[in-house]
Amino acid sequence: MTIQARGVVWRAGGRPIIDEIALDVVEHEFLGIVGPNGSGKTSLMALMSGLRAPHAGTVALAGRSLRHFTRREIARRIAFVEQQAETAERITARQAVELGRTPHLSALSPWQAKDDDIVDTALAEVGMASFAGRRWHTLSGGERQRLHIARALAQQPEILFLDEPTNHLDIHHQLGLLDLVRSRRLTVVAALHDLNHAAMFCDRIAVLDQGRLVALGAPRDVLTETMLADVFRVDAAVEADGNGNCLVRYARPGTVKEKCLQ
Ligand SMILES: Nc1ncnc2c1ncn2[C@@H]1O[C@H](COP(=O)(O)OP(=O)(O)OP(=O)(O)O)[C@@H](O)[C@H]1O
Repeated sequence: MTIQARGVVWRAGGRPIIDEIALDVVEHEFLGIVGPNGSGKTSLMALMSGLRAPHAGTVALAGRSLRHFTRREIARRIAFVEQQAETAERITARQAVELGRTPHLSALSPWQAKDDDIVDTALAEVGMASFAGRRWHTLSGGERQRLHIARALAQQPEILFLDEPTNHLDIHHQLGLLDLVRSRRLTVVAALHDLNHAAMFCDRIAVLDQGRLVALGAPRDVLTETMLADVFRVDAAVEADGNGNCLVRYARPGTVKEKCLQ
């Protein structure tokens, strides 16, 4: 399922936060959204997932404007794992994941054995099966984050939006999680801060700067030393990694200039 943003604008505090963005997300691609703090990554994902309505422009799902979808229709197709996702404290880990089934349930389609299977699979996929009975408030930040991902997987969306999904996770679980979502037949849009993870897992990367889309393309084409200097204000060397991809090596602030002065 494709998403198309056309001339999308969203304003707050008297200024455009998202400024005339046009972006097509291709079916089954893993699109990374990168950019400095405050560049508009979360805002853009909220607009593209229908959580927020644009002040100008349109977002369309498979060619049909999101304005014409009900909340439930959107929730059957799109899951969004927010940056600081909250869940009621009194529930168990399993109950948190069961919430992902909500858009698929109705009076005519009550909870069935297959819903249990879907929840079991999602818990196992994020390595949290043995935590199923644990109370939410007893879980660590990383365990909660993995359950938020499991809830989104249990929702069985066609498109998965992830806002800094590797927050709180150790490096094993960061790589495992990105690999897991990449391996599913899903369209994934993820805001990522780690540019090497973006290079490793994304088919394409969109770079935001002050609410504008300033670059879009394959990681090796987008992650250039010039872009890193101009947008992220860091000195870095970008090397080919031998698999047709690239690796960013950051310089300690000040070291490049000092070298030049020597
Ligand atoms: N409701 C609002 N009112 C005023 N300003 C807002 C509002 N929502 C977001 N902003 C501002 O819009 C800008 C973009 O915010 P957003 O959360 O989309 O950025 P981000 O790229 O996801 O940032 P980060 O990397 O820090 O998570 C920020 O400067 C933020 O302060």
